[in-house]
Amino acid sequence: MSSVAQDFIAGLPKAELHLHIEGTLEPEMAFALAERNGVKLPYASVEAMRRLYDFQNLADFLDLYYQATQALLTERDFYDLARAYLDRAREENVRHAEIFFDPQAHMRRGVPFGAVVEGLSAALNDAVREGGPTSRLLMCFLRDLDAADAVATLEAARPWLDRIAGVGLDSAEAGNPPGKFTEVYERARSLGLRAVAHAGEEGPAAYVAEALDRLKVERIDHGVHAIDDAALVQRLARERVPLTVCPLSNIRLCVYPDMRAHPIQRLFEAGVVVTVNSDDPAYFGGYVNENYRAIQQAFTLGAAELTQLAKNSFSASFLSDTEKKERIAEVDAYARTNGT
Ligand SMILES: Nc1ncnc2[nH]cnc12
Ligand SMILES: [Zn+2]
Repeated sequence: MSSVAQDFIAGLPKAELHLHIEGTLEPEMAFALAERNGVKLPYASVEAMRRLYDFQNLADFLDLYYQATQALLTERDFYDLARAYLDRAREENVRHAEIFFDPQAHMRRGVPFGAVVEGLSAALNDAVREGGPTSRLLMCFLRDLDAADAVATLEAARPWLDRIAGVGLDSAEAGNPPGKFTEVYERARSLGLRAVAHAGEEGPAAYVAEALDRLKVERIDHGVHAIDDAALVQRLARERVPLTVCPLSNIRLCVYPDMRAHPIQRLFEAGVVVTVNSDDPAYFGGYVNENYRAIQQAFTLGAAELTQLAKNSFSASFLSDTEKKERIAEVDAYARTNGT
């Protein structure tokens, strides 16, 4: 890739809207936290752990991802994890981040909800004081667990709802349709929470429509399989439903064989509000700028397209309309000065 495009991406102000904080746990930190907590991880070394990052599908990845969370036990662990991500995000000119966490993955190991959310939110607040990015927390329900478990998790979250902007749905998609969670989403929305859901990552286009119709989500996470249904693509474009696409994740989890086969460009050209994100960057070979670079290279994107993607990331965010306008103006100013 040209170094001009690389530099343009590096400096571009952007928001990241699809990022699992547990997916930012680098092996070095996993080992350091495990040692601090007296936990033994089932890997011989940092290198041995990294050598396992050769996934055939989502299930393969999730096994390792949940296993590595064993290192995370205390409020301080969650603070350190989020600080490390936010420092990295600031370096990549991420001005705003909407961050997923998986409370059930921690509560089932005996970690209290409060330890997770207090640690994460303290890190988010400190980052703002130190120059950004701004951020929001989105709590995910694990879709391979029962709907009743999701309801209990929402109840456990009640004392901390002032720290949580919304709910999401993640984990193993196949065989776990969005409709299974209709009631808990209704409850979450009635509590004033925003709603998003993973859909159409490994699951079919029909799950994307179901997430919109049954869960009333405002954004779709991934959504790439919408490309298999032309009428659905038209609907996403017409209703301006943003997709939080994660290109490197989709290649590393074998959703598409290579970046040229990825539908992001076709969705973008069809007028869908596409955004670029990193999902689980510690596992998928790159943080958000690496995702922009990978698609720039595959589709020879120019400054105009990259600028539009960055503007989409703010318009699709849960910032206020005034904040969105300000951040989008920042992107435009950057493009005017640096665009070729
Ligand atoms: N890409 C992904 N899909 C579903 N659940 C996840 N949890 C963490 N990353 C995920
Ligand atoms: Zn995800």
